Amino acid sequence: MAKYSRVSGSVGLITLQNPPVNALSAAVRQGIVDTVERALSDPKVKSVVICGQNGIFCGGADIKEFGSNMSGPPLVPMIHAIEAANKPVVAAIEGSALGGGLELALGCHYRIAHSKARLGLPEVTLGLLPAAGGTQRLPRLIGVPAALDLITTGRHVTAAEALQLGVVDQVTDHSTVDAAVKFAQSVAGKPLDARRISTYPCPRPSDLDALFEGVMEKVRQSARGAIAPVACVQAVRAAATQPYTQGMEREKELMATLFTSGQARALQYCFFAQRAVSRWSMPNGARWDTSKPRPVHKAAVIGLGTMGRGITVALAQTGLSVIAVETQEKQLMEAKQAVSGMLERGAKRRGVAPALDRISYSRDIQAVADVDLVIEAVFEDMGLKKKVFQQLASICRPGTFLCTNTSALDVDHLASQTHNPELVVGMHFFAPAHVMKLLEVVYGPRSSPQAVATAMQLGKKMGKISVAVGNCPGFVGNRMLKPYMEQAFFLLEEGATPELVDRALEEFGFPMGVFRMSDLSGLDVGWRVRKGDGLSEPGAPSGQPARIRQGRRYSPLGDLLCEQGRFGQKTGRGWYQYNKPGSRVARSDPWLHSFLEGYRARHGLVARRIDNQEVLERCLYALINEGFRILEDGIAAGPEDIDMIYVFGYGWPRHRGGPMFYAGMVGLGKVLERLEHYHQAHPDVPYLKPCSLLWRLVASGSPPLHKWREVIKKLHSQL
Ligand SMILES: CCCCCCCCCCCCCC(=O)CC(=O)SCCNC(=O)CCNC(=O)[C@H](O)C(C)(C)COP(=O)(O)OP(=O)(O)OC[C@H]1O[C@@H](n2cnc3c(N)ncnc32)[C@H](O)[C@@H]1OP(=O)(O)O
Ligand SMILES: NC(=O)C1=CN([C@@H]2O[C@H](COP(=O)(O)OP(=O)(O)OC[C@H]3O[C@@H](n4cnc5c(N)ncnc54)[C@H](O)[C@@H]3O)[C@@H](O)[C@H]2O)C=CC1
Repeated sequence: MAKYSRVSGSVGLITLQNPPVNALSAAVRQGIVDTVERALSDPKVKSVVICGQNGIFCGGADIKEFGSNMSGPPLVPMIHAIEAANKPVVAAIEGSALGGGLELALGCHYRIAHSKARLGLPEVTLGLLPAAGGTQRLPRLIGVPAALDLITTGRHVTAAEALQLGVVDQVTDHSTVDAAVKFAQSVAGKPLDARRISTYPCPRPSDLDALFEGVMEKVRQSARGAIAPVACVQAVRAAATQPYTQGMEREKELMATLFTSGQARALQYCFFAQRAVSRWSMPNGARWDTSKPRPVHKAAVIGLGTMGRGITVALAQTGLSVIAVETQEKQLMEAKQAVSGMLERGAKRRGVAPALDRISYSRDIQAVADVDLVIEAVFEDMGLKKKVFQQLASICRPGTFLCTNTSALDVDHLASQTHNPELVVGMHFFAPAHVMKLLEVVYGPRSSPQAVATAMQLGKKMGKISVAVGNCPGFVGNRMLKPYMEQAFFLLEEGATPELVDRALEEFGFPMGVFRMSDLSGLDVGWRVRKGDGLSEPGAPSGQPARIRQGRRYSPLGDLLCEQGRFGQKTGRGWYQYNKPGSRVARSDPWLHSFLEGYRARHGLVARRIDNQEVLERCLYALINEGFRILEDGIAAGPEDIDMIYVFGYGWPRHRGGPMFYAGMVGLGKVLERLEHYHQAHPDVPYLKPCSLLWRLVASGSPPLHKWREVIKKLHSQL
């Protein structure tokens, strides 16, 4: 809807009304068409102001409408009619002007923004391009390079930057609507020809071809297979090389391809899923909207290794006081330096003062006595962690939340070391903890809803996408990683190379294949876990065949590399070789290839040709199958939780929506059929056996993802 009123005698004021972000739904578009017509035909009205209610101009097209039959007046002619008006139209921009919202403002003759407003064309992040003239007007207004930057990245700019770029004409610290009305009165009756952006010639840089080639190359590299950024460049190129009307045709044509693409569906799904995961629930019925978090002002971090340092930085940057505890003197000194460096670099980037004085360091755990919440990040060793939790239980004041950053250990077992197990949850950050957006909040059977709500709220304050998950080995993310990595190892045994496997996964869209990633994080990490689980010993645990453990197929390849001291980047050798320890450039290693040949010969394995399709199907479907088991077990409340964990924590390409969404896109029937096929070929690999939820979903006609919860509920009620 749009409300119309006449203010100050001669200004028609149009207010967009569609909470919460005044998205351009069919009703809003109809409202704009009607009210603009009314203002233009009223002889008393000399100029017009368009604003949005509740302090936000407009969040763009209504994304929820995209999947449905789009009715109502189309945006492009609506914006043209505003631009062609014979009375000045001023956009009063508060809060956000994004996507179609900014395109609407670009159709106005003037734009006045509040100093706190943010503007942008984020369509590319939804798999689209700004198809209401954004790709044609913006370069005409601010030049090709700046428009390319905004349109291909989708980044939001501040009002100050928008003013500097020339997107807005004026910025105010006061009431934007008052300023716009005053401004509208001052320009009433003035000629408008020079204010219609579509009539501007597009500035043509002299090195146009080189510019577009360079941008296209950069965009293709960072897009990892996403098609929208490429289409954005093509549309801006049309603005730079063709008259406006033809440019608009090109914009429309490119949008038509994107609009119906699977990538757009995936990215729009991610937009809503990212928001949906904050509405968490637990199997016992506790929910986000009925559980009250407690405020956290002061927190402690125990253990200042890789993770503890990043967590300390993230907490301090959020404005909390932090007590950072590390027992080893040398580690403590190094940590102080590293934390200060990270804070200083972050503060410089954000143009603020570094939060150095929010942190106090100690070697004595007694220092945490009066904090609201503790995050333990000592070595992944259950014995040590138990001891730390016992100490915390006796040191901390009653009511302190005790959290662990363990990547896979039993949170409930740690809770049982304390007097108040209900105050214990996992807060599983991802490395580097001050950068990575994901936080798994792990609840045990005894965690209170308040503890979960507090951890979820703290995560949100830290800028994380926080996902609440149940307690099981590896929780959601690392649990699903196990079958994925296992398949990658088996593929090497059967004839693949790390290069072949990684290439297939990187072409799929992962920033790094499984072997490059494991070189980066360190092969010794998994080795320690496998040793702890009794799976790995030099020469295989006694009485076990080399490639069987606990009655199932096992690949000792990773263990064998570790026995050779090949821990990945840190030792300069792993699945690849590196110039020196710590170097990041992976090179193919002839030693590794002959090692694999020797290994196969020793075990009577005949190498066969393995193609990309097999790599993707075996690695990804095994991972997806475990995702279905996680849903079946109630560890994740819904597929969105799993998908956001993979998108934000594991580099799953966002334009493929996350593993569970991807399974739906491929077709659940096909995933089931391929898993069955591979399980028949490898009956000793239980991870390839399709799980009952997948069978059930296929039997129920492969319902769309938003209906899976109903099937899961039915499955649970029958157990
Ligand atoms: C054969 C086919 C031919 C095809 C031709 C097709 C031609 C079609 C032409 C159409 C041309 C249209 C071009 C166009 O206009 C494209 C767009 O505008 S796409 C939308 C671009 N806008 C955005 O991406 C902005 C998205 N929103 C945000 O970034 C933030 O929400 C915002 C900064 C505005 C506010 O942030 P915050 O205060 O943190 O609130 P939330 O993010 O939590 O949002 C609150 C609530 O609102 C929902 N929401 C937000 N934006 C939208 C939206 N644009 N549409 C619908 N809903 C929106 C959001 O989901 C939250 O609700 P939940 O219930 O929590 O999910
Ligand atoms: N490294 C990673 O990528 C991730 C690790 N994790 C988990 O985070 C935890 C920590 O891992 P990292 O930081 O990698 O380990 P790390 O080995 O880098 O650091 C552990 C630190 O804890 C200190 N420490 C040991 N006992 C202590 C005690 N009693 N009191 C205070 N400090 C003590 C050690 O001196 C060391 O500095 C582990 O549980 C790990 O599984 C979770 C997510 C990712």
